Amino acid sequence: MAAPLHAGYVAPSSDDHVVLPARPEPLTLRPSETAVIVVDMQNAYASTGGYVDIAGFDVSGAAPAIRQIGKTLEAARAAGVTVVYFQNGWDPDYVEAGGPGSPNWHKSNALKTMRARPELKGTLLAKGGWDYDIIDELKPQPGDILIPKTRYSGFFNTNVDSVLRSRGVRTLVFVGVATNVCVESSLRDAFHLEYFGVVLDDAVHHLGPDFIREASLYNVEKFFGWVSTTADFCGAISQTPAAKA
Ligand SMILES: C/C(=C/NC(N)=O)C(=O)O
Repeated sequence: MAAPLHAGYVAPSSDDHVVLPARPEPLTLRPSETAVIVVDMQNAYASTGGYVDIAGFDVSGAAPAIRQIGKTLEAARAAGVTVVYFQNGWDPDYVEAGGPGSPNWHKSNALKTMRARPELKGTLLAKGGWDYDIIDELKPQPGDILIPKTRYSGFFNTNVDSVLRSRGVRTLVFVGVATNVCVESSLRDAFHLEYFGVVLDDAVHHLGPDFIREASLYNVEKFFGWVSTTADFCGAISQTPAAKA
């Protein structure tokens, strides 16, 4: 069915597509129907001294991911691709985190760490604090969309689905932290909402042993979406008319 034409609305052209090399097979991308989803690139997840570092996870893999995300965003913006940032956390009183009646209260390593170390209370993932902030290297630019979230999936209790649908976005390119937690949770929910999800495997960082990175990417490739690389995404998207202009 053809897209309805309204005054001022320009239907996406059918010839602006590029082919993204990906596993298990190449994927067609249209810049006007694609968004890069930057997952939780906050000090909490990507900086020494942030929540996951304090909680005992290895954050050394975040630095190479940050460099690849920077390249991804530069290419995406040049091609007119929508950029969406997810930002994870809660109000400073942690009402949004949930109390003992919420599984989040029991499973969140940020909440558990603060219970074990009361001197940290009010610092981890609290809105308004350094830990919650997006890292300096990847600050959102004018035109980017910032979506706060309170649980692992960016599609739960947020307006991201409406924001994407209103723009006609069908394909989501995921970068950020953590491959096996918020990236995978969001991509799975997006799959069930009929989005085509791609993970750039060198622009994500996992939390936990290396096998969990493998497992998470295997899940995406086999069951929920596609896996590609920063170089392949940048190479493909730079072939679009907007990027060449
Ligand atoms: C463990 C964890 C992961 N977050 C994420 N951004 O993947 C958390 O938020 O506690």
